Amino acid sequence: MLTQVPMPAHRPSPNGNLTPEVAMDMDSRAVTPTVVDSVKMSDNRLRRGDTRTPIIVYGPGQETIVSTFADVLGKPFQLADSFQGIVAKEQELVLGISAESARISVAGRDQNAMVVIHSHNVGLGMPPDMFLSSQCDYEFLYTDTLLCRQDLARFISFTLGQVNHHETLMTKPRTFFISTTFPDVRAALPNIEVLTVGCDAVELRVDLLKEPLGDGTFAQIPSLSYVGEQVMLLRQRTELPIIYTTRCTRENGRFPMDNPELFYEYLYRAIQWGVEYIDVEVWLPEEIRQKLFEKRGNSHIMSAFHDFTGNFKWPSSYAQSIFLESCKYAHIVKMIAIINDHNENFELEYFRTKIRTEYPSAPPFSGLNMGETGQISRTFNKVFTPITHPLLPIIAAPGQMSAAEINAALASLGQLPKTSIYGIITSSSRIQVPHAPFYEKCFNELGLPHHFAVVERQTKGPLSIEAWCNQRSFGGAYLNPPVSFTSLMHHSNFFTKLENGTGPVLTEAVHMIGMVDTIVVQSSPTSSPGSAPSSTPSSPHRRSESFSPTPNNTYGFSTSASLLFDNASWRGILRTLTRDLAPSAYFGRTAVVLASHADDAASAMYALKALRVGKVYTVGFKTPPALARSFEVEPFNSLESLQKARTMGDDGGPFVLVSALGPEKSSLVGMLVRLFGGARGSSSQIRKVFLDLADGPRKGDPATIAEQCGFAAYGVAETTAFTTAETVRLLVGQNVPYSFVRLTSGKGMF
Ligand SMILES: O=C1C[C@@](O)(C(=O)O)C[C@@H](O)[C@@H]1O
Repeated sequence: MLTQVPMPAHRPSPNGNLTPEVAMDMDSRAVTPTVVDSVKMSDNRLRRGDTRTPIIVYGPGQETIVSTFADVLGKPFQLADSFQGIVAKEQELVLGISAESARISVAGRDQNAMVVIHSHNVGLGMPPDMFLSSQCDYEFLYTDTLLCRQDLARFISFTLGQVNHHETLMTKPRTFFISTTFPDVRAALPNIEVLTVGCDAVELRVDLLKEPLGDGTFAQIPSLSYVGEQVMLLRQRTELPIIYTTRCTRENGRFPMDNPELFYEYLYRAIQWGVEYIDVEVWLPEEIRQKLFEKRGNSHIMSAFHDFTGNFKWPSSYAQSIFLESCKYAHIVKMIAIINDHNENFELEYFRTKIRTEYPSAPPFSGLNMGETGQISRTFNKVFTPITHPLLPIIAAPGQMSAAEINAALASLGQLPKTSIYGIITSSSRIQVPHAPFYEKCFNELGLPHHFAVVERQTKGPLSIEAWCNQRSFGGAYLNPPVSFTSLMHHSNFFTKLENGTGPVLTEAVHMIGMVDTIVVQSSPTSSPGSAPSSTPSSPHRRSESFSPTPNNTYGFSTSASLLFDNASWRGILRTLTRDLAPSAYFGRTAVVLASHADDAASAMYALKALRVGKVYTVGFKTPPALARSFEVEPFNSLESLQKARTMGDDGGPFVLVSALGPEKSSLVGMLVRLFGGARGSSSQIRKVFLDLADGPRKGDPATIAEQCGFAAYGVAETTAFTTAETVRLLVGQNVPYSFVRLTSGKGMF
């Protein structure tokens, strides 16, 4: 047996609940609610990341890719002849160097001053220049399609360390990934939205890819050219992190084991392609595992061990030694075995608990048993459970289940009680997108037992918001339109009495924005991803009841249970603003926000704060005090101040303009867009951003004006879809792709 080894530091999974209580700073509240940090709980934590100068190596005739990189990073660009003489002061620029020039000087570059990305248009032929592939830090493969910009935004945000999926995912009570088994990912792409509902990542089984050789046969192992293209195609079509796996022949894969260096070559290239998770088998020689760990960039390493002998025993010292060996170079430890007896599932659970207690700082553990006998363990496991889907050609391993099957099993084990989830609307919001079919489709696809209904709220009485929440079967709600925290609490006996008088828990977002759009039933604080099964993904223990069209308060919501008030809208705005841009594009920049009321503007303001915008000019409203204190805000109160803002701050005035004015004000918005626009073709190369949150028919579309003035324009459809995806994640703990939301709400994909 091996001795204990030093492990990379891993934080315990907070389940979104670790942040200490912060005193509430709002007046006239009878309760002092707990506030949790919603930026930490959000999709991707934003960081400043790598501050070295990005150098883009481009192929013949491909200069435009340098400007696309610059656009995505919100920086100007220049072309250079060589790596010599590039210094830190050029950090604010993106530099392009032709592949021809790069070849001469790349080896001697100053690695502390620059990060070099080899870009290659696959349309020019594969493979790219192999020498450059090996010498550059990262490699971006692209096609001439529109999808390239989103793919690029994601690639660059990740490789420069501005987002961190892993930390966020590890706070989720459960995570799933789909093991794609297609010989060519192109076969998966038409269904990718449906295939990935409920998934937190997509596994590319590189060893199962079949590269046609043109003579009717297939390569024994797919070439790096083929694999690179497959990674590119998959990433262009899914926003989910990719898990890149070269499963060996002994562990149910097709990668030959006679040359471990081959694994290094394929896995290191995946790091260069900016793949989020790299599956590294623990049998590989230690120097290879160590080298990959050291050269991992921002990728995370998932150590993998499979035992197909049928002799593996979870209580053995061998099992523990494998775990400890895996921990050395991993962010997640995965151990999977074939078992012979049902009781071995309980041995695995004991193992899970034991290692969690004995090695509390070890990486999260994903442990499963294969075959039908082991299926129950797939419902117990909480960290990156591999799943299949009926649309896949084959299952990746014996006993694999779909997300719907796992949820159905959890429901029948009493681990996922049926709840009633509501869309609480007003009569005027009823005319907007009907959400009931969408939620029903989601629940159906995910095999969730919940009931969903859209209900109309009244200010008081039996149909008020609190009446819908005060039911034993209550499983959460979204509020459309959002409601202010103050009015929710006003005279509400129910909300104030929650949690034995402390009231609902607020996310920091609600604390700052003041508006609630999602009410989440909090899971029991004892459940954590690394531990044995203990509670439901998002519901405390409650008796399930049948749904009734009016609230049934005979058995009210337990006052000892807790409700979390959250705001999903700001996340929808943030995700819209970073769809085609790296977060750093906004750091320190100036913004303008237009609204006729603070309540309409607050989510956008909070999103801009999360993006670390330097200053916000406001038009038409007074910033809520909590937000105004946290970053620089200046109201426009005269035409002069508008004129001043046009020329101050970023090159050519504010970088981002968000309008939360109604559609009836579209002419005014158009006018302001014109006033602040004009970047393309002007002295600045930086493309600005315009987001219009107005919904409904209008005269003249400010987005068209914005595009004419050189802005990248986004509308409410994008924000609503992103917000809906966030809402589903908050309410049922499951990830639904943006593209699935767009597809099922009858809109085109992008
Ligand atoms: O490691 C795993 C787990 C797995 O083997 C399973 O048992 O579901 C499926 C594989 O694709 C994946 O790489």
